Amino acid sequence: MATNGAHQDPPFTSMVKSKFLSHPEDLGVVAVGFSGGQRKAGVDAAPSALIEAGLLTQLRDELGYKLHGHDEVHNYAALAPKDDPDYRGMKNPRAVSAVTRRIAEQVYEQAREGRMVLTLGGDHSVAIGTIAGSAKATRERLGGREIGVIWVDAHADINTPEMSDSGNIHGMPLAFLTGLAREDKEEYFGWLRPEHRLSLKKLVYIGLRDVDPAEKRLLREHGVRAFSMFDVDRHGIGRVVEMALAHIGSDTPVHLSFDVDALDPMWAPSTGTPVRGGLTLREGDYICECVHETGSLVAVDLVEVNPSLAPEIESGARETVRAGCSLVRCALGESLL
Ligand SMILES: NC(=[NH2+])NCCC[C@H](N)C(=O)O
Ligand SMILES: [Mn+2]
Ligand SMILES: [Mn+2]
Repeated sequence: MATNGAHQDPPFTSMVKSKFLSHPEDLGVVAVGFSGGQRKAGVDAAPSALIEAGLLTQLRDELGYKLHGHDEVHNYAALAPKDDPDYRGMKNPRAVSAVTRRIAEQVYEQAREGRMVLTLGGDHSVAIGTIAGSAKATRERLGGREIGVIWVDAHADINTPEMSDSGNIHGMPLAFLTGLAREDKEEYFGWLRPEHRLSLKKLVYIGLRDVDPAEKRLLREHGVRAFSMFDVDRHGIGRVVEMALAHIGSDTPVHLSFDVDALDPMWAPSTGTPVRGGLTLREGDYICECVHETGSLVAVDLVEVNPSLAPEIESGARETVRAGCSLVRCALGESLL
């Protein structure tokens, strides 16, 4: 019992031993107020909404994390170029490239300390930065070791610029990260180097149900492991997560990139590209719990919460934000007794 009025840090409650972090109770937070990877305003307000809903307080006071870098929601306005014409069909290419480059540095700075890193997006283009940063830090800290990525999403987000119908870069992050899309010019993702990259063999999807025809071809061609909603229905979420984790292997540091649109719009209506027939909130939480339970987790992204969408649904934004908070708490160890 505390004998004076001094603040006592709550105990770090995760009972899972982290395999790859030297300071698993330290949490680097990168709050990204950025929406340039797609065309609907509002997704940049997600970090503030999640924080106002109490997410970081819960992580600190209930789960016992020591937070770092959480004082600021970054808006990256200073990085936006005055002139940003389409390039290879991409919308806002210079802005997204400059911002994700900065995010990569921010994630890297946290990750190289051996901390868990939580990124609150923002649209899914931010994952170009988060995965680049954690891939680089992991290679440096752990003798060249590669990360695995679990990408939970309704979409595959692996369009090359030339394949994309929309030109929205939030549909392309995995093409750039895996090297399927290449570009030499620094200002158009040419800053991505081998140390930032992800191997297609170390990528696994859960929740897919709206994959563009050219993306399907590409996934098939490269034998990318993917569990669609069809697989969730056929095998159940328990077996799907087991197979996804088996594909990554127990000796690989894991980066979890969770697009809230993987959830059914019933639980997460406030998102830019909702698709019916998605995961229940409980299935989403379960994925996060299982990933935490591996002890392999090194970084988590939560993206595509857009509090200004679906206002026609009673408390839609509040429910989406709540769902997002729940997913993050589960990934960071809440639900295990
Ligand atoms: N992160 C997302 N919500 N991505 C949606 C991508 C939709 C579509 N495949 C596109 O390329 O535009
Ligand atoms: Mn999506
Ligand atoms: Mn996505």
